[in-house]
This record gives sequence, C-alpha cells and structure tokens, in this order.
Amino acid sequence: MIPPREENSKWMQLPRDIVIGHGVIREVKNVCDDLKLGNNPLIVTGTHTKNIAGDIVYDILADAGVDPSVITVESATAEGVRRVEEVALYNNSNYLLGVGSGKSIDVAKLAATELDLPFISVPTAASHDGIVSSRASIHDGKRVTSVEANAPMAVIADTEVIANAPYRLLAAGCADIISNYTAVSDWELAYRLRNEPFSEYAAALSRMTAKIVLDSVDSIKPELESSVRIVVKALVSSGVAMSIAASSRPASGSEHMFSHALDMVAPKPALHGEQCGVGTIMMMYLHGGDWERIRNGLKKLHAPTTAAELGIEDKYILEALLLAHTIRPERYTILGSGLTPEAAERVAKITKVIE
Ligand SMILES: NC(=O)C1=CN([C@@H]2O[C@H](COP(=O)(O)OP(=O)(O)OC[C@H]3O[C@@H](n4cnc5c(N)ncnc54)[C@H](O)[C@@H]3O)[C@@H](O)[C@H]2O)C=CC1
Ligand SMILES: O=C(CO)COP(=O)(O)O
Ligand SMILES: [Zn+2]
Repeated sequence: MIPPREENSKWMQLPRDIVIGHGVIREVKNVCDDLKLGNNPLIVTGTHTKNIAGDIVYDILADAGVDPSVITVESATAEGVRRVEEVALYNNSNYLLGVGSGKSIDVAKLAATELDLPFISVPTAASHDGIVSSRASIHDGKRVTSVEANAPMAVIADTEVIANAPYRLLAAGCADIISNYTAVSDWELAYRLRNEPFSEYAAALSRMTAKIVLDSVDSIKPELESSVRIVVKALVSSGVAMSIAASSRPASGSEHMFSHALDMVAPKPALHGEQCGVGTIMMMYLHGGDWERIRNGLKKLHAPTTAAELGIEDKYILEALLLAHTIRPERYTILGSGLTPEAAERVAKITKVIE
C-alpha cells in the first residue's frame, strides 16, 4: 500500500498493463510473463463466473506449465477475504487473479494487498470502475466499507466475455461513469468551501470520461463488442482519474453516498452503478445542473431512473436521501449537513425518481 505522503509529494499507483479486446483473456499467460510473476497463482472467482472465465484462465495457465489454484467466493465480506488469504498462504501463492464481477475482484484485490502480493483484474462484466481502481468495497452485514487497496498490476478486459454478460451490468457501468459529473461538482464545491485538496487533471479526466459516455448513449447497445470497448475504456479512464487524485473523489460524491445509504436501508438493493445513476439525477438537480440530460441519457441506456425501476420502494429512497450525508462525513458534498424530509421528498418527486 502507498505509504503516507508529505503534503507536497504525490504517489500515483496505476496498473502497468491494460489489455482490452476480443479474446484477450488468452493473453493471461503473456501478461503474467510481462510482469515477471511467479509460477504459483491463486485464481479468485465467483461460483457463476468460474464457468464463464475462471476455468478458461485456469486452463490457459495450466497448459502453459503454471500451477494455479482456484477459490470461489460468494460475497465480498471480511470473512471471504480471510478465507482467500488462508488459501493463498497455504498454497504459497505468489500472485492473485480476480476473475469475475465486482465482488470477486474486490476480495482478490484486498487479499492481495494484505498479503503484499501482485494482483491481476480479469473482469467478466463492466459494471463499475472498481475493476481498475485502488479501492475495495467490503460488506459487513448492512454496512459497506470502501477501503484503500493496491491498484491491479494488470487489467485484462476481454470484450467478447463482457459482451456476453447481461446487458444490465453494462448499463450499470455507464451509469457509474455518468455519476462522475456530480462527483466532480461536489469535489469542486469542497475545494471552494473547504479548501480540500483538488486536482485539475483528475477532475478534467473524470468529467471528460463522463461526457464521452453520455455523448455515446445512442451507440451503446446489448451484445456489441464496440459498446463494451467504449465502456471499458471509460472505466479505465475513471480509475486513472482516481489514481491521479489518490482518492475516489473524482468518481464518488453525493450520488455514491446515496447509493451506499441505499445499500444499508433497502431490503434488496439494485446494482451499484444503477443506484449511482439514480443518485446522479437527484444530486444534479441539487447542484442546479441539467438533471434532465442525465435522466434522458440513462433512459436511452435502459438504466433505471426511478425507484420502481430500481425495484426499491419510495420510502427507502427518502430514507437513503436523509442518511446519505452521514455515510462519509469527511467528504463535503452538495448534501451539506443533510436534507430536511421535505427537501428530500421534493428532489425525489421533481426528478421523477418517486411518484
Ligand atoms: N472497488 C470499488 O471501487 C467498487 C466496488 N464495488 C462493489 O462491487 C460489488 C458489485 O459489483 P457488481 O459487478 O455490480 O455486482 P456483482 O459482483 O454482485 O455481480 C453481479 C452479478 O453478475 C454476474 N456476472 C458477472 N459477469 C457475468 C457474465 N459475464 N455473465 C453472466 N453473469 C455475470 C455475477 O455472477 C453476479 O451474479 C459490490 O460489492 C460493490 O460494493 C462497487 C463499486 C466500486
Ligand atoms: O464506486 C466508486 C467509484 O465509482 C468508488 O467509490 P467509493 O469510494 O464510494 O467506494
Ligand atoms: Zn461507483
């Protein structure tokens, strides 16, 4: 992990190899060779994604004379991370591969960080920018904690595999990127009002990435590798913005706090990116920005824009709006010291999130 820095020095941790394209999962051995990794990896995968990509990675490495071990994880919990660490220590693993969606990647990323081992991210879906970032989200009962971790040494994003994932995951990835708009506005606000450290480069990159995705909504379609390519490049670029900032600030503001709050209060939360997208509509309204443009873009992507489309009752949306500012009190946003119940209802109704 990056050691604490003096005020005027900066340490940006970025992936070294990023491989994107049709069939690039077959490059996994070449990537490991390029990084001079050892011969004893642990593949961390999901029960479902094992069949989709975990087994392919295993076979490629085994056929090349490498001796991989495999562990499947169901959820991103501290217990899951501990289990992976135990297996890695038992097997003397010298690097970890996270093969799957957000949960498998986060568990592998955090276990690798704690064991001080290299980590490679092999996403099977482009559902959020955690596939590239230096953060991991760990679920503990009703709470989700976002912790600092090492960035992946490499990202291998096979557009063929990702194009075959349910389209809903890709739309969620787009929404996670579009949320950069309000995240950056919140960051600017904190810079102006609180003199919070701010990076022009990270903010500009993050906003430009959101613009590219929002401008591309008409060409993002199910099962198209060209669409996956647009989204994966945006997720990488958003991850790089977070690396430049050495914080998730460029990609996580009030809309993410709303999503994290929803994870805590909703009986059955929706996908991370979907919730952030709906949060972005409402936070953009609070910023006085063009929330209808965000809403229209999400609609074109067939991403949820309402509580009903998220599958969450209106009352939980309101509860999450009232709770959101407490999620990360040190991160100043447009939510300030919190909304009143009346203001929460107004923003949700005006933006058509609730009826
Ligand atoms: N590290 C970070 O910076 C971030 C982490 N997160 C965390 O990531 C997790 C959510 O990740 P998601 O990817 O949204 O959801 P997820 O990991 O729950 O996966 C959603 C579903 O998609 C399935 N799936 C994945 N690839 C597939 C494929 N190719 N074909 C068929 N099914 C496939 C999985 O089996 C799973 O059932 C949460 O734990 C969240 O807190 C969210 C945002 C950022
Ligand atoms: O989801 C993220 C960026 O899209 C990471 O943000 P958090 O720091 O809120 O976990
Ligand atoms: Zn996110």
